Amino acid sequence: MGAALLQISGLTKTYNKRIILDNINMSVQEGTIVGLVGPNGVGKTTLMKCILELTPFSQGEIVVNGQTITARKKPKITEIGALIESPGLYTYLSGMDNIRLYTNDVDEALLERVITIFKMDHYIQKKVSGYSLGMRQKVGILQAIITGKKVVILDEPINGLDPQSVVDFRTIIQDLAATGVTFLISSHLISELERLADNLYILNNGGHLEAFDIRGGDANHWFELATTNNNKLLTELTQATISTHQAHGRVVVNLATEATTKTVFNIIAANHIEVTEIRQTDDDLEMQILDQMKRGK
Ligand SMILES: Nc1ncnc2c1ncn2[C@@H]1O[C@H](COP(=O)(O)OP(=O)(O)OP(=O)(O)O)[C@@H](O)[C@H]1O
Repeated sequence: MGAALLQISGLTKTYNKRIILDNINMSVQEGTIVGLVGPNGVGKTTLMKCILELTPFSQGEIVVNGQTITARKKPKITEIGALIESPGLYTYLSGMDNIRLYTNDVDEALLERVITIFKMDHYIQKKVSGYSLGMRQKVGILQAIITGKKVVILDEPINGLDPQSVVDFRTIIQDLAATGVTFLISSHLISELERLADNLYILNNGGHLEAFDIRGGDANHWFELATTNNNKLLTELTQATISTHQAHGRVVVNLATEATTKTVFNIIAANHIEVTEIRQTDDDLEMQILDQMKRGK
C-alpha cells in the first residue's frame, strides 16, 4: 500500500440547484479496490463523472495521481481509464477495432490475457452489431483497463455478465490491483462487491457519502430468530429502535453489542414470546449495508 491515488475533498455537485453530492470525501490508496453502492438515482455515476471531468462541480477538489481538479482547474488527467454507463461502441466495427480506435496505448500482453480469461477469442474480430449485452460489456471493460492506467473507474461493470464471467471479472480486477492499479467500482450487486472490494462506500440520498467497514464492524452479528409471535417482536423491536426486519419467516436482528442482545431478549421475555430457533444469517453484509442505507436516508 502506498499513497492515495485518488483523493476527493469537500466535493459538492448540484443539478438545477438540487444537491446530488454533498461535501464528499474519499481517499483511495494505490492498489486498492473500492466499491461504491447506493440506491438508484442517488449520484454514483455523477460522482464518477466528476472524477472524469465529464460534468462540472461547484466546490471541492479531486486529486488523481497527483493532478488536481477543482471547479476552475481542469487539467487533462492522464492516468485514468473508465467505463461509464454502457460502453459507447461502433456497432459496424469489430470489438478489436473498437479497442484499437479507443486508444493507441494498448498493453498487448494484458489485452491477450483478458481476451483469453473472458473467452472473447471467437467473437472479438466480429462486428459488435452481433454482440449480446454481456459481450459488449466485456469490450467496455477491456477499453477501461487495457491502457494500463493507474486509476480505473468502472460504473456497473458486472451488468449483463453471466456468473462465470463475473468470477472471471473478479480474477482480472484483483490481479491488476495486485500490480498497483487502483479501482473505483459501482454495483448494485453487494455480495459481489463484498468478494471483490477492499473498501466500500455508501452514497445515500441527499448526497452523503459514508465509508463502510467491509472487513470488520458489525460483521457476523445478524441472527434470524424463529419465534411464536414474529409480528409482536418486530413491533416491539422497532419501537425500541433496534434494527430489524423479517426474512424467511423469521425475525432478523443485529446482536452486535451486549446492550442490544440484552434488550432483545428482555423484550422477548417481557412479551412471553418463545424462540424456537436461532441461526446466524449468511447474508450479513448485505443486511448491514441495506440497514446503513436506510439510516442514511
Ligand atoms: N444531466 C443531468 N441533468 C440533471 N439531472 C441529472 C443529470 N444527470 C443525472 N441527473 C440526476 O442526478 C441524480 C443522480 O443520477 P446518477 O445517474 O448519478 O445516479 P446513480 O446513483 O448512478 O443511479 P443508478 O443506480 O440508477 O445508476 C438523479 O436524480 C438524476 O436524475
